Amino acid sequence: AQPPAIGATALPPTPRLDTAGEWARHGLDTAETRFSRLSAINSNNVGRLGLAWHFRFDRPRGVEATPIMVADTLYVSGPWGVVYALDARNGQLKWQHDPQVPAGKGMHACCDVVNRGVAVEDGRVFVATIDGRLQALDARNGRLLWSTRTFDFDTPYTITGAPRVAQGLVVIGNGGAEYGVRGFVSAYDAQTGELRWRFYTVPGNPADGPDGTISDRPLKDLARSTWRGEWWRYGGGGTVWDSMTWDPELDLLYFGVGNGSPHDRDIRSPGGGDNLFLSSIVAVRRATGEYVWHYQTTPGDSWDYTATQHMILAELKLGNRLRKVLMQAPKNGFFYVLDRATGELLSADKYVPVNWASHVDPGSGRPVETEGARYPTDQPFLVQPSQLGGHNWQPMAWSPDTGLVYIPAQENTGFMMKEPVFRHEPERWNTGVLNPPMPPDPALLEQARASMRGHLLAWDPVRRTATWRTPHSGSWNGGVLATAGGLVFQGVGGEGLVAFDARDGRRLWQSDIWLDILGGPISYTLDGEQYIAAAAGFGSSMHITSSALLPRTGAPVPGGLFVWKLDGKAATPAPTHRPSVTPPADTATEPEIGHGAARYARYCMQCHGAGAVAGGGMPDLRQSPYLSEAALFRRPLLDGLLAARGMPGFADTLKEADADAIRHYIIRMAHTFGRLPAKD
Ligand SMILES: O=C(O)c1cc(C(=O)O)c2c(n1)C(=O)C(=O)c1cc(C(=O)O)[nH]c1-2
Ligand SMILES: [Ca+2]
Repeated sequence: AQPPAIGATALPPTPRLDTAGEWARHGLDTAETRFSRLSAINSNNVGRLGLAWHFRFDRPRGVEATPIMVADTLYVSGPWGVVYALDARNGQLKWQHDPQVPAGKGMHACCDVVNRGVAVEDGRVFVATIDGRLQALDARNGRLLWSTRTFDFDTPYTITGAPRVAQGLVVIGNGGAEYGVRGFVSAYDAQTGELRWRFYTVPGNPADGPDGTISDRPLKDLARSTWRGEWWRYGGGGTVWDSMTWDPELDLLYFGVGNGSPHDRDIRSPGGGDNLFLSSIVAVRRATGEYVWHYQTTPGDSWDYTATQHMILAELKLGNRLRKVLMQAPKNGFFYVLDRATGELLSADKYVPVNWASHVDPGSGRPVETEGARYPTDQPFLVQPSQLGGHNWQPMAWSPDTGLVYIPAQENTGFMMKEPVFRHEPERWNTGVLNPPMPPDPALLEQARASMRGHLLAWDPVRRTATWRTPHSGSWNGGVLATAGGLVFQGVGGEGLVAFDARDGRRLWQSDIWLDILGGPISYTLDGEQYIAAAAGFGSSMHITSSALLPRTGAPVPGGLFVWKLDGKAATPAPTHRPSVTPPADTATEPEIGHGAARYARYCMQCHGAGAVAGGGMPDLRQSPYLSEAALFRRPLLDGLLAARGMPGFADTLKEADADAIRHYIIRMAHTFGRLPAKD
């Protein structure tokens, strides 16, 4: 049974906006600009910036949070949605809250058990856990005020995104489109945790009738005719797993909708169709969730092209008119400027190399696809951007001072090929697409590494072109902070935190903390002193799926929160090194390796890394003690020996022969990648 839609709620006090010195909301302000007006740290003195203090989380795994700073306290979430409240002057722990997520739930997380941050309003801290609970904590002591389940624990939904508070409502989506779920976004009463409205992003089985939610009408009137076949069997996808913004004046809430499930539209919706509201930006009335407009960036998505990326609201002078716009650089490689009152497309331009579409037609607002882009044959299509996107979840920033949007851009190419036989396995990786595993030849690996590039892009949304690009050594880098001090801060893979000149992209300063920084850095002032803060740690999708391609990964060390100030003198942590590898002898036949590779991709890769190279948050199986003997290896994989630690047993679907083949594949990978020189 679906929850009923409930009408508007009474309105508590007006929202708190960008209060001087604080970083009170996920994107700083409701427009999510991530532009700090603080300028005590600026392009003249940034060279004096030094580490003030750092705080370590309890456990390793991916860290993606943007911290929140209110009054004198920093609120930051680590892996598994553990919340830490720290004294913003010195990092002393005030309290911590562990939602106690059963470790086995990690199996449903496509991209690690990350959490992108908390929301804080009116003395409450809101956090969403990977197993689907939305919780309110007392900001003074971390006491649990209420906790609401947003989906059934056993379903392959997860939550990685930060909730947003908008005038008495807490809004949250979820992830899981790689596992076969049906996306939705919900709004809860901030005081009581009661559900106010729920909006499904894709239609359900028409035979079931209306869901009783606020999205019934738009799904019936707009969306259903854009789907074919029996899509509901596969979930459909359309998860709202990250970005939301709110315009308090129009009182519209915007959310970004994710990719289709499975990825290949031919399976999901045979015969085609746009498949609304996949890969769309949707505007609804905040109070009721009532549909207002949508713009679909990738009709009938077949490439994991989410439109869940960061959205920024701004006023731009276009022609002779001042327009209220919404800007997004989604995975598909086009930078969009929309009129945020109406959803009208104002411009769409390639911000990275794109080959799936030649351009977006300004008349129809639709992309013009290139031949073969939907990988119709049994040959792989080399798609640009890859499934990781021209830009992923790492937040961008908009500086009204320079008129530029600073984007953590990625240039990359992905293989896409139909799975020869698609068999839907509920709760498992269900994309219908083979992304051939990394070439096992180290020379080809070097080539792949070289073809994946990342850069900091300063995009002019009025002139519709790049003003500058500063290349990085790897493709997977962190979110961006822009400041009135003429600075842009970004975590750069393998290098720590780096400051750039906002006008020309010149590198001005760097602090290596031997951890990657992926979430958005923030800035705040306390007792007259300006600070820069960023959460850091190894993990996240790229560290798992392409760890062998990264400039650096470490041993599984916990991440933490790092804070800098002018003349900060704290010592930086010591480096960690890629583990050395001494695998058993490689005696398997090629068919065994092939079988093991296929099973590994479906059951193991999402945690232990592509090519069995772990990304730093999780045990590296190439040096697992269980690898030494076949019988030993079956214990955790089939019998669930390590279930309490989060390693589920798969005896229900895997046979002994599967386990043995997986073991052989890992041994092969250990010999292939084991001696790969680490760049450390
Ligand atoms: O379709 C989904 O439901 C979904 C969820 C998530 C997530 O919740 O982290 C990611 C993705 N997709 C995805 O496509 C993606 O590239 C991605 C990267 C990351 C990350 O945290 O590094 N999460 C996700
Ligand atoms: Ca996805």
